[in-house]
Amino acid sequence: MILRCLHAVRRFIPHCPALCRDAVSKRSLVKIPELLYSARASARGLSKMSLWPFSVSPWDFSQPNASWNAEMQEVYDRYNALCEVKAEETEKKPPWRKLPSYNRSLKYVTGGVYLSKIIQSKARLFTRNLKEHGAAFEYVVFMNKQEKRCVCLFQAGHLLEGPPGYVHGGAIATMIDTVTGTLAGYLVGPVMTANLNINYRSPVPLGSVVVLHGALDRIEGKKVFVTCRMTSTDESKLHTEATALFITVGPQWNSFEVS
Ligand SMILES: CCCCCCCCCCCCCCCC(=O)SCCNC(=O)CCNC(=O)[C@H](O)C(C)(C)COP(=O)(O)OP(=O)(O)OC[C@H]1O[C@@H](n2cnc3c(N)ncnc32)[C@H](O)[C@@H]1OP(=O)(O)O
Repeated sequence: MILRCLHAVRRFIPHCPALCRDAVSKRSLVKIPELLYSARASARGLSKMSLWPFSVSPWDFSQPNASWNAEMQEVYDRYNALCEVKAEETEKKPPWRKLPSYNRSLKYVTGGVYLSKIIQSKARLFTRNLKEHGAAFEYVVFMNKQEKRCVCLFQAGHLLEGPPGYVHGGAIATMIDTVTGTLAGYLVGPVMTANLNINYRSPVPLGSVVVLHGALDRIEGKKVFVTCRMTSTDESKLHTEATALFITVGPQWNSFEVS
C-alpha cells in the first residue's frame, strides 16, 4: 500500500526525480518518515512554483513572469489592453481575448471532452513543461474570433539555440504549429496538423521577441487552412512565412490506446 502511494507520488511529482527515485526503492522504505518529511518540504517549495500539479487552480503560463524582457512586457501590455476595450454596443465581448495556457492544456479546453479521462490525465503540452521560466518557449496568444486571426508574442529562450546565437528552425516550426493549431482549434474544435510549409526568411536572434500573426485562410469540409507570419514586434522585419493545413478530428479519439 505504502509502495503504491509512493509510486503515485512519483507520477505526480515529475520535477522531483531524486526524491522519486529514493521513494520507490524498497531499501529506502526504512527512511519513510524522512521521505514523507522531505516530500512535505518539497511540496511546500513546489507549491510556490508554477508546476505544482495538485494546485486547485492550474498555473496559467500566459501570465507575465520575471524572465520577460521589457519588449515582451511592452507588447503584452499593448495587446492586453485590447482585451479590455469594449466592442460595439451590439457586441458584449471585446474582440480580443487573451488565451490562458496550461502545461496540461487538454484538460482545460473544449476539445478535451473528446479524449478519454486517461489521455486527459496524462496529456502534456511540451512547450509548457520546463521548470525554468524563460529558458525555452515564453509565449502568449491573443485571439480575435471575429476576424478569425490571432497574434502570439514569443520570447525565445537560450535552450532553443540552433545556429550560434539564433533560434533553431524546429523551435520556430513548433511555435508556428502551436499558433496556427491554436487558431484552428479555437475556431473549429479539435484538429491535427496535416501539413506545415515554412519559408525561413531571416534568422531570429536568441532572446529576442517576435510576433506570430496567424489568420484563417479558408475551411473546406474537414480541412482548415491557416497562414502565419513571424515578424519583429514592429512588423518591419519578416522572419518566417508559413501555411498550415489542419484536419478536424472528433470523438474517434476515444479509441486511442494509451500504454
Ligand atoms: C480555448 C482554447 C482552444 C485552443 C487551445 C489549444 C491548446 C493547445 C494548442 C496547442 C496546439 C498545438 C497544435 C499541434 C497539433 C499537432 O502538432 S498534431 C501532431 C502532428 N500531426 C499528426 O501527427 C497528424 C498525423 N496524421 C493524421 O493523423 C492524419 O493523417 C490526419 C491529419 C488526421 C488526416 O487524417 P485522414 O484520415 O487522412 O483524413 P481524411 O479524412 O482522409 O482527409 C480529409 C481531407 O484532408 C486531406 N488531407 C489529409 N492529409 C493531408 C495532407 N497531409 N496534405 C493535404 N491534404 C491532406 C485529404 O485529402 C482529404 O481531403 P478531401 O478528400 O476531403 O478533399
